Amino acid sequence: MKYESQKIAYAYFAVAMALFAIQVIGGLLAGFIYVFPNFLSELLPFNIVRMLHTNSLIVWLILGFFGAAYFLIPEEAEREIHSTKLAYLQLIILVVGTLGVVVTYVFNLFEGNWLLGKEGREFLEQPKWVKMGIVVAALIFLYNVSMTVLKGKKTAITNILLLGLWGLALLFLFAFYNPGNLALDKQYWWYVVHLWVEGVWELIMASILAYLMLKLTGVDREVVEKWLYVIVAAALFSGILGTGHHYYWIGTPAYWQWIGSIFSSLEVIPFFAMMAFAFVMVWKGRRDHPNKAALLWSLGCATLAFFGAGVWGFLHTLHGVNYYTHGTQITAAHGHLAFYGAYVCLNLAIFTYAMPILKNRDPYNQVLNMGSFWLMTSGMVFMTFVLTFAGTVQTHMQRVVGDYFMDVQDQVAIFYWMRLGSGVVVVLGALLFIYSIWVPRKEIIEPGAAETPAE
Ligand code: HEM
Ligand code: HEM
Ligand SMILES: [Fe+2]
Repeated sequence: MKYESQKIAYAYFAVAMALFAIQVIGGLLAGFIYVFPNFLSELLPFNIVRMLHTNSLIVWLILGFFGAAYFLIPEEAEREIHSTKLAYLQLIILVVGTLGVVVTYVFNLFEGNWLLGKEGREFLEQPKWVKMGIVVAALIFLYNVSMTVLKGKKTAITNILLLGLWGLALLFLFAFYNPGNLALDKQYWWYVVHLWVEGVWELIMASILAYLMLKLTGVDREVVEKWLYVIVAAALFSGILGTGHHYYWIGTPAYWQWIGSIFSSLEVIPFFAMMAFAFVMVWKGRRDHPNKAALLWSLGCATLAFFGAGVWGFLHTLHGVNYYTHGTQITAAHGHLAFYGAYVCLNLAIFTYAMPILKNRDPYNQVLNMGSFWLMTSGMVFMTFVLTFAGTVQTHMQRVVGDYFMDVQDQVAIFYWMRLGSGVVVVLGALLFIYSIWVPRKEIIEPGAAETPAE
């Protein structure tokens, strides 16, 4: 660790990993309720479990981004973070908000209260006071990192990372705007979620991947930067109007069917470019970095994001196709692989890279860490296939033949069982990951220790 203030990342990563565990266990519970619908129905109903699962996902991913920024900005800007105290204050606000959310959801408190009660929009259910806390925390963060970068060296990586993080915070402001008209409500709702994952988060992803590639492969910064600009331009060009793929059936004008279909198809390009970038860097790079696990997660991230977001996104993005598949298990299949590939793997890559440095050890437990990649990834890929099959059957029976929703659900029950099975594998992989990061190897294997002379 070159700069003392990089240590801030440690606390962010720790909270993020705790929430990651809660998120996947929440998913498993939701998957269990799918096959035993009455399980916990009084104590912890499905809608609450689902909310905890998706909200904790978003929160831990963002905490990971914040941590990553605190970790890499000092190195890039070549100076300490402007204020360590503010960084910890920001984390405390976010943790209090998160606990507030959990307590409010689980005990269903303050129903209907403007300030304290939960709000009903998917992913944006947080009570208003929590949303305000998020904005305060975001302002503290932006102030802190922007000051650091302004006073220090400016690189393409930090510029793009900051652009992404500023965009993330500004777009969140739309969470406060909830017009009574349902079509308008939905229109603005997508500004937060879609323009995040298919817009500004891609900038965050590209810059963190670029940083990892720089460190792990030792290629020239100029080469990395050229790729970065192309990726960012492609992401914004396609992603902003690509939002149109959510405007097909919500009451917006019909021209969105064309705009959405065309621009969201182009969204495959930045994800393809990120995958090509990662592999070309590894191929060109000459450095043999000891942290092989971080490289595995980085390459896995770029590849799985291309399949989850790019291929599985394109699968149902043309309006003629989406007319049939909208809101089926096809959507869930895509949602899982896209989030996992792009943003879960990205976070796990930077944790894997940074944690040994933050803990001042060699990249320990690498084999376990790589094992967790294969375990989690195979679970997730299997889940994606299973949900895609379920969604195909569902689309045909429900949308083409016209059978009733619940009758169709009975027909696809076998897939929900298989989803549960793959969920168990994902959770085991996640726990193995956390173990490999936190628990040091029992024996320190010194280089050359294997060749201890046999007497
Ligand atoms: C890191 C891994 C995971 C990620 C990124 C993730 C992400 C998501 C997302 C984005 C949604 C909302 C999907 C949509 O609206 O289409 C969701 C819902 C859900 N997830 Fe996960 N999830 C993960 C792990 C799991 C696991 C291990 C299970 C266990 C079976 C699971 C089961 C579910 C269920 C049952 C739902 C609700 C689906 C519905 O409402 O029909 N997830 N998850
Ligand atoms: C990493 C990037 C991405 C993530 C994390 C992501 C995630 C998601 C999630 C969670 C949903 C379900 C939202 C809901 O209904 O509540 C969704 C819907 C959708 N996504 Fe993505 N997505 C990504 C990129 C893409 C791309 C690149 C495309 C197109 C090529 C795409 C096409 C779609 C479409 C068409 C829907 C609507 C499905 C429906 O009508 O039910 N996505 N996405
Ligand atoms: Fe989208």
